[in-house]
Amino acid sequence: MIQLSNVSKKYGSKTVLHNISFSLPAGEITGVVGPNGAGKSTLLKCIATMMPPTSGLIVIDGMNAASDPRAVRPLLGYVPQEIAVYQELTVKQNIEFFAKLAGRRDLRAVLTRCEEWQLMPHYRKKVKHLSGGNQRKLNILVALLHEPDLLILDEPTVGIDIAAKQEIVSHLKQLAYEGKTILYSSHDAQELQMLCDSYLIMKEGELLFHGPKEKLRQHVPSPYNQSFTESLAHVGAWGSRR
Ligand SMILES: Nc1ncnc2c1ncn2[C@@H]1O[C@H](COP(=O)(O)OP(=O)(O)OP(=O)(O)O)[C@@H](O)[C@H]1O
Repeated sequence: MIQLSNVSKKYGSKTVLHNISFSLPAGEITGVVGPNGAGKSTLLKCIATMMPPTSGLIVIDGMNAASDPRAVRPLLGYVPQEIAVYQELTVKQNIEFFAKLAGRRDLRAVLTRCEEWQLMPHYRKKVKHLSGGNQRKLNILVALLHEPDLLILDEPTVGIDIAAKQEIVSHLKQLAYEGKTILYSSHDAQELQMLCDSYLIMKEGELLFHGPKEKLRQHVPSPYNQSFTESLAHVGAWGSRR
């Protein structure tokens, strides 16, 4: 589904992604892990066609994301780190507005998702009056309005309580079960462990590791391979500001 070959990204003269190559199959959940400034958001933005890489190739479903972003965009939904819905509008108004942008008229399946995600009791409330968890859920729901195959999420559970995190994790699992490919960054070891089939571990713009949990454990010599968090720390992934 996603293939990167020697992708580099510079901001001015500063290189923040160094020759990143990997490929991800469809239908899996991949966690992007790394300390602050590792380049996770930059990588996700390049894949989401928010900006082109400086060099290298990003291919999504056989299409070049940099040279053909308009063809690639319908395939993907991008959930940025910031809440990207209108605070002064209600949940209903936001959904109707973004559905119009996505060219979606039939909202029945969206309303069903609102029910399942327990957003219906808040449907006529302004976003600014919702809890952080419900704002995050709406942020994800809006990115799904055009039914993309690939969902890219940049720290989708940051700053919310554990119950809301667990709820979002279970919704993401359900989306993967329904066949969506999910790529998401997080600093939360527990969440990463619960959710991911495989991991991309980054540090200072380099890809240090790509593979499933089992391979991560093998990668780490005893006595470090006692816990998932220790494995991540050993590979150099760990760093948190929250
Ligand atoms: N628009 C920009 N212009 C210049 N430098 C930038 C820009 N965006 C990010 N950077 C720099 O690029 C590097 C990678 O940043 P990025 O946000 O991709 O890392 P990250 O792993 O997502 O970090 P975090 O976990 O803190 O969100 C950092 O050194 C950052 O300061």
